[in-house]
Amino acid sequence: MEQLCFFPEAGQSKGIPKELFDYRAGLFSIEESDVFLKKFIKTVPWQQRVQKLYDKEVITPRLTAWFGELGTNYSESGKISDPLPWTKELQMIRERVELMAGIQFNSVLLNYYRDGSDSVAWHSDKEHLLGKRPVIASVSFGQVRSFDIRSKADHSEKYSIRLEHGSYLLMKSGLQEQWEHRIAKSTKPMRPRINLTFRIVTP
Ligand SMILES: O=C(O)CCC(=O)C(=O)O
Ligand SMILES: [Fe+2]
Repeated sequence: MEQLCFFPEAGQSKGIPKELFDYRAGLFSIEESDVFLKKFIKTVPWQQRVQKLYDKEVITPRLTAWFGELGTNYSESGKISDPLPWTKELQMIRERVELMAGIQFNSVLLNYYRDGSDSVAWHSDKEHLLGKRPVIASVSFGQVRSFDIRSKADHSEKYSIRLEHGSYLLMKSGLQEQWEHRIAKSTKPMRPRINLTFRIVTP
């Protein structure tokens, strides 16, 4: 397996194409992030979805929940689910994210990685409901995990960003078009992590 090379201070691979994203540590303070992490773990109606992989049905190795405006339905492998209504905390996070991004989002997918065996496999978020060149804003709370990206054209072109507690990552449209991303499993002990991806879904 090839090695990912890090700049230890910044937590980002050397040479990573900066035009694909905007990363900001500490969009939320440690205190705020601790509160959100605990609250979401306890109160979100988490679901473990079944995904179709080729002709097999597999259980998603993480928990998810979908919130948003009515009509912003979430589709995963062709299955559509209705959104849950925005909560006070999600509205507050959304406002800060929108100020940072200068864009308004109408829905958010929450992912809950319970430990190192939870993950998301290589993919790009390019469903037709998201439009052709989707911009997605991602917020992370809890365990720092590596967000890996690889070029669709050349899988050996691969970089990594460490997504810290309270951080913000704007994935620009090129990131979905020409790159895939994942959160790999880890054999090291990992505490819980919650990630929110704010999206614009065309109802
Ligand atoms: O957990 C993450 O940082 C990424 C989640 C993701 O890629 C997604 O929800 O599409
Ligand atoms: Fe994604």
